[in-house]
Amino acid sequence: MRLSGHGLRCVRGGREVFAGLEFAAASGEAVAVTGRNGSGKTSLLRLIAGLLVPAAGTIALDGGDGELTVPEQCHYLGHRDALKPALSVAENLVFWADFLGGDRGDAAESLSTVGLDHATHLPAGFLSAGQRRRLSLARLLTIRRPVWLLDEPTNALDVTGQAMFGGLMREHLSRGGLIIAATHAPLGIDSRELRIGGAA
Ligand SMILES: Nc1ncnc2c1ncn2[C@@H]1O[C@H](COP(=O)(O)OP(=O)(O)OP(=O)(O)O)[C@@H](O)[C@H]1O
Repeated sequence: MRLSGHGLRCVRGGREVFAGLEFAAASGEAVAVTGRNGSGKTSLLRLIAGLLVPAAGTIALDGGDGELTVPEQCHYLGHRDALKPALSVAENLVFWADFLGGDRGDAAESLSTVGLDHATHLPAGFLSAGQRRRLSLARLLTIRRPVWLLDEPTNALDVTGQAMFGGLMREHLSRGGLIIAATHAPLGIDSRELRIGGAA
């Protein structure tokens, strides 16, 4: 499987953010998207996830599921955790599993893996920032999709959480998945750098 972008141009609010952007990532690879604030890291992830339309260029996933679109084969984890505060931790995960559909793993096991098994019945609104991030990560495990698009994934995670997440990313890559992560901090796994824009 190979995800690639060719000649990508991104325009937001009438202003060109980047143009002529090329990238590629194969199964088992992680790409760290770096660049100064506002260079377009989040925008690139949103283009791949189908949440923005490129002003020019193409995105392709070769060797994926031909019956699914590229976005349908991606998990997009934004830097804000998409959680419903009144729903419990477990209910939030079931909501996302139902919404995303597809190949579903064990939600309870995912919550245990991310260290939230003690909090499954707690409203998500009561979670700390790091716990909210852990709940978002559980989504990656509960619904299996080969491409993980991650925006500042380690934000708010403590040292133990970062190590746990590093292990999850390595496991995903060893199963043939691929990761594109926008980050200012080291990702904690071997990765290739894709720098957008000039020097910071
Ligand atoms: N909805 C929008 N309308 C207009 N401009 C936008 C919109 N969203 C983002 N932008 C602009 O697009 C540019 C790229 O934003 P983006 O969030 O992709 O950058 P980034 O590299 O992820 O930044 P950061 O490192 O600060 O997270 C910025 O100049 C931003 O102001």
